[in-house]
Amino acid sequence: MPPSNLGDQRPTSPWNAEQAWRATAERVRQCVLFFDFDGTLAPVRDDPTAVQPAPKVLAALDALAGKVQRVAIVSARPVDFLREQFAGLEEVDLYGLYGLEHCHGSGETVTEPAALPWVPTMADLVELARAELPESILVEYKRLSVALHYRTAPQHAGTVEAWGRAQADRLGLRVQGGRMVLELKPPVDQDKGLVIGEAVRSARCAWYFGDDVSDIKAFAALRAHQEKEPDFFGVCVAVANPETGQEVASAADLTIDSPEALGDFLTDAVHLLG
Ligand SMILES: O=P(O)(O)OC[C@H]1O[C@H](O[C@H]2O[C@H](CO)[C@@H](O)[C@H](O)[C@H]2O)[C@H](O)[C@@H](O)[C@@H]1O
Repeated sequence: MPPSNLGDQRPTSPWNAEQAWRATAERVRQCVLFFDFDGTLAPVRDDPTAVQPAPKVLAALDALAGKVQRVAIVSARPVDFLREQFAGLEEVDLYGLYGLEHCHGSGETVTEPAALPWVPTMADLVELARAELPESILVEYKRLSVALHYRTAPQHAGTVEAWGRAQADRLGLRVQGGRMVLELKPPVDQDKGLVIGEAVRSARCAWYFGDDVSDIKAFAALRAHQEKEPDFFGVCVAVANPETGQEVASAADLTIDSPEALGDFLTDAVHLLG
């Protein structure tokens, strides 16, 4: 199915996908392409350690990185995890843990200094979560954050929500909701919107592809930049899903059916960009 414009909430691009790629081609060396990872480039699985990019995604990103100014992954995963997923794509920049970590190309990982004092808190929190939450809740330790997954035990969503919010209040952490997951993060001002706001400064166009509620801030950052800089345009693309899909699609210019369809979409874009 071709991408359709479902935007009914935010100002939307007047273009269909092909028109947007053609406008991008005219300023291709000044364009940045941003991608969320889970649910966008990689299909969702019950086991977060078992995911991998959809077919055609890696080849398309590699080809696009040679054409545009920059390709970047903006994810809630740690940079080390992303490095494994994108090994071999040396031109791709990685922002992990909502921007608390980043690396450019194959350079070293830089961590936001304000987050580092929270490492011991997160290590303790993981132990507590494993001891106190039902066994069917998957507790993911990410050094600077902890994700509590209830995808395989949706009956415990309320328990996870209440436990997570109580721990956030007790420890002064922030809560981030997502697809069948509740995440506890340090109280540091960093999110996908702030990453994008900073990263688009030298660009004249940018695309952001995402599927989850945390990606809506990235869409908003593109729109805010477009308002400030009339010569800049942004394209917000949602990847459909049964959980957050409607909310994300309603904030986007275009919607793609799935990570697999995104692989095809990006492969076509390689040709449209010449
Ligand atoms: O910013 P993202 O790259 O989209 O990361 C968001 C969360 O993704 C992962 O969880 C999600 O994908 C899992 C694997 O498919 C799935 O099992 C889970 O239900 C989803 O919420 C990751 O494990 C989390 O740490 C990220 O916060």
